[in-house]
Amino acid sequence: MTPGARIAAAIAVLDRILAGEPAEKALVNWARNSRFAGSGDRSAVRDHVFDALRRMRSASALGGGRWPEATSGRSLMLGVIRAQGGDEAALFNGQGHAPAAVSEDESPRNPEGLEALDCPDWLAPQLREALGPQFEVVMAALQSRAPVFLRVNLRLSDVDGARRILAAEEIETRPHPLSATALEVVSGAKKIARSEAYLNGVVELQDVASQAVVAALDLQDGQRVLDFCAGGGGKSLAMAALADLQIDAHDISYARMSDLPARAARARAEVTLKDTASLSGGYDLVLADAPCSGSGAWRRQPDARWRLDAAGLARLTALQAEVLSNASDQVAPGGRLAYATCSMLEAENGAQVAAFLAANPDYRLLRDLRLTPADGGDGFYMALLQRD
Ligand SMILES: C[S@@+](CC[C@H](N)C(=O)[O-])C[C@H]1O[C@@H](n2cnc3c(N)ncnc32)[C@H](O)[C@@H]1O
Repeated sequence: MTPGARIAAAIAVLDRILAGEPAEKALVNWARNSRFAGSGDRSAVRDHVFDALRRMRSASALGGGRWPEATSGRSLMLGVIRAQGGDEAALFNGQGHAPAAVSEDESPRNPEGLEALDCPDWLAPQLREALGPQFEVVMAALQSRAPVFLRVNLRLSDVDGARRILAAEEIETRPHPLSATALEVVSGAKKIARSEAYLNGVVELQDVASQAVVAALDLQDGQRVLDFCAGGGGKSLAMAALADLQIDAHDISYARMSDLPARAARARAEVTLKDTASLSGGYDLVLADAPCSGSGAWRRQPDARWRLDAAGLARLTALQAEVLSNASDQVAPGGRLAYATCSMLEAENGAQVAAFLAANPDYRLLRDLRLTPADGGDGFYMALLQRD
């Protein structure tokens, strides 16, 4: 596909997303119906679409539209090309499968204030409250692609050893100050999934903030640990690499854990899958990595920022309170409960923990951790609670 044809494809995908289709589904549907597209084309179209979703509001203005009511895939892509300083005349030239040439009524309008920061109006007060003086820096960081991070599996290598193995496969990395197990990928990210280091379990893909959260759990050899919202098991595996633990993984959706046994085998970790009925409590540590708005990870799931509304946030906070309460049923007397989200909103974080502590006087807060993309990785929150 020509560069212009890739832009036209991204415009078509964005139009479907604007019509309500989830981003991943719209991309998969496009790829299915575009057998002519090679892997380089699919990856380029995906990058265009995600670049546009990360700056939907500002890109719309720069493309001559106005989000949300007067916007289109075309105005979004035009705005992205303008924001990136691309050659719009070369890409929008109407030749072959490229989009039609730009008309006069598509002149750019300079975005201002919350529009320039790609912040939904209704969320601005909550984000300002949570981020304080970092509000603008963090919102600006969320407009760009997230760095790729690896977690070194300390059971199989040390950080220097892993770097050497990766470098031999032309994957250049550097350590990151947020976590002793993290490597930020400098180049060669597309080679990771087929690299020996990844296939042999020496490294896993995991954001640096998730790694910092697991390091802050103060894990001790011999502990019985329950990963209550295990999902794909990223945190279970990170915990298994840090201490000799007996780890049980649980999720309300058992099917979400289906990849975990193979991932654990690759990492030489032992993790036992549990369904809800087989949980019988008595854990030294229960981690509740709760479902959330994902506001700390909007760089990776950029359409979530635009889909979230007040009713959705209220549903999430009610679910989080339920998860926290159910997870606490599994904590042994004298044990610990860790609550985590990849959100930066206080309603999902500190307020949730404060309400739990008010209702459960046998718990006290040991420590909490608030990370934002200004720290390098995703935004993350973790509170570690001690039960009497
Ligand atoms: C943020 S994700 C977990 C990510 C995972 N810990 C990781 O590191 O890869 C939240 C998970 O919570 C699960 N979940 C949602 N409601 C739940 C509930 N009531 N009880 C337990 N798990 C729940 C979801 O299925 C989802 O997999």
